[in-house]
Amino acid sequence: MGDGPSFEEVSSIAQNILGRVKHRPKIGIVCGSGLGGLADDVQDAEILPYSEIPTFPVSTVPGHMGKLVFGILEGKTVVLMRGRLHCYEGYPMWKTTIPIRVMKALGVTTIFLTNAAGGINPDFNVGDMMIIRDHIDLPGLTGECVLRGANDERFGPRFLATVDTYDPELRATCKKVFQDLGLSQLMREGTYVMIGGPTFETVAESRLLKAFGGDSVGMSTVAEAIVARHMGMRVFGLSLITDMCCLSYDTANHTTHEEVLAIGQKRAEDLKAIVMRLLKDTTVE
Ligand SMILES: O=P(O)(O)O[C@H]1O[C@H](CO)[C@@H](O)[C@H]1O
Ligand code: HPA
Repeated sequence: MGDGPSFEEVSSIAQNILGRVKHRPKIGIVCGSGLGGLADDVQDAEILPYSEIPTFPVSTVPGHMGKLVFGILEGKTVVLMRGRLHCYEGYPMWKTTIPIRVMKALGVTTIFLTNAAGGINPDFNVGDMMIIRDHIDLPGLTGECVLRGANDERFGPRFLATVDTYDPELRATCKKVFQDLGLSQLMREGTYVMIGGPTFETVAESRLLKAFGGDSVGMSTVAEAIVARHMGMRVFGLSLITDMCCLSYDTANHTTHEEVLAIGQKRAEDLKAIVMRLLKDTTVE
């Protein structure tokens, strides 16, 4: 096989994990930059550092601890990725999504993807949370789609329809969660654009992404969502807006990763409340 992990490699990682943990999760959660605190509330936790799982890629970015956390959250058996992988760390795109393929092999059917993102939509504010309705796979549009390479039908089809990537029912449930928790003023919905990073956008690039119809921008999530859908999983995505992209040279400021992590910390409790309630209100087969 060319690009992409082999089915056998993914199965072998999953077998290794299944031999070491007792939990059998149906829901997977990927914690975005600075959003790993979700894992603190997991009960009866079993923790596997990525570095202790044979052939599993490791996280190298501050704010991404690099641990799989298995346990119970809101009565649901879950596995959390406390730390994701990004292609700017030097990984080929397919390698950043090995954990998603492994989750499926572990029995996960529904995945919640969270991320820290820049706001492109001028109506957004720092601290808002955007339910992802759609995405723009910028790397994919330029030939670097995560599904590039030989396709193994045991994972999924060669050609994948992506119009319904983000599950409408989960989005509707999440909107109700925002209302029920009195957080409607923070709720946004829109299109997430994936860039390769690690550079933040120039003013001209931000303008381009806005003209494309993007509402938020980040360096993750889209490849994970595509791979999850490739394997028939249900996908939900949520962006925490940690900074606003500069659309004017007059107001240009410098986004930093520290700022991104600080907003993640500040909004951690609200984000946690939303994800926990969404978990509670989500039924899984
Ligand atoms: O998408 P997550 O992992 O939340 O992280 C976001 O935050 C980092 C930049 O500060 C980038 O990695 C960007 O993608
Ligand atoms: N751009 C890209 N990725 C990001 C940003 C941003 O402004 N904020 C957090 N992740």
